Amino acid sequence: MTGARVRIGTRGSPLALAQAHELRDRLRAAHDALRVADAIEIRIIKTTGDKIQDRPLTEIGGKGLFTKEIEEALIDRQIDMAVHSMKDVETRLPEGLEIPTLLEREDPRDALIAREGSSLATLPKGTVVGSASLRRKAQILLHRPDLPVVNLRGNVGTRLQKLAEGKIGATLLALAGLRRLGMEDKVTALLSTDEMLPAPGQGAIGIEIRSDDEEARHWLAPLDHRATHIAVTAERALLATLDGSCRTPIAALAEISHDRLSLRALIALPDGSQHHRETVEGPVAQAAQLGRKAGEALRSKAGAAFFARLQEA
Ligand SMILES: NCc1[nH]cc(CCC(=O)O)c1CC(=O)O
Repeated sequence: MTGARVRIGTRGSPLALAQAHELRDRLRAAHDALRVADAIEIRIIKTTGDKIQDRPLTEIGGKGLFTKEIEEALIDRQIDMAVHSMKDVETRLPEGLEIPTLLEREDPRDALIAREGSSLATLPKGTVVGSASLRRKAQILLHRPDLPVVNLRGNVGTRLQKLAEGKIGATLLALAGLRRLGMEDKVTALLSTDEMLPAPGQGAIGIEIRSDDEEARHWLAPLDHRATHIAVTAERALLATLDGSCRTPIAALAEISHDRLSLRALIALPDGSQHHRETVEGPVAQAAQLGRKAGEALRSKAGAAFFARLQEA
């Protein structure tokens, strides 16, 4: 094939760019035709989420804000592939788009970065923890109800800067993002998935294309990582069942061994005053059903009163 061209659309944050570069490198490794100069172009697209930095996501409309403009560029055929952190992708994609390929997941755990203390348990009493994630906030408070958790948004660099300036005493970030940025050395401690269950899709990169774009599908086919795809399918089915917006603290992690899938999930109130857990297990071929099953189990465990309190929170 001559004159092959792939335009990759991405946000401009350092993490988004690192992810786009990872996709570019994997495409080149898989296809000779994409190794020639200029075959792959990376286009930076500014999203509403990038423009509004000073308000919590929950107020301005949720995670779709980080993907909307990129998806529009895809639909308008200005780009051929969009690279996303799967945890930022809404469960329902716009008509005509799909995510056929997930790259192999990075370690999905959250990392603690702290000025003092070596674990969540040993953070000095009263340490101000900066996090905008209701999922993290709720789980921090489950273990350390004494800690003030303040809203802190912004990309990884901004958060580390607030920590260095002493505006906060600790923060939590996905290890996956820190690794991709070459900043793993900042990590104070890794939190076990028992103490901090990750967000659905955390650590996984998904590639979105137009459903009718057979060429893009062809380029991406060898890059799909089966276990990651199956695990994230289960986690997102759970999220969809619970109608997960970023207003609901929902955590989920699917793990696969010998073609069996085990999905752990948690919902909580943002203040940590209530939480419910569920684990389901079954064949990998039933990933989506298992996700829905866990979601329905959590819904009935929590009961209407929980969801009513969530509305008020
Ligand atoms: N919401 C922002 C976001 N989206 C994806 C990641 C990390 C990388 C990943 O989960 O793949 C982050 C930052 C963070 O939570 O630390």
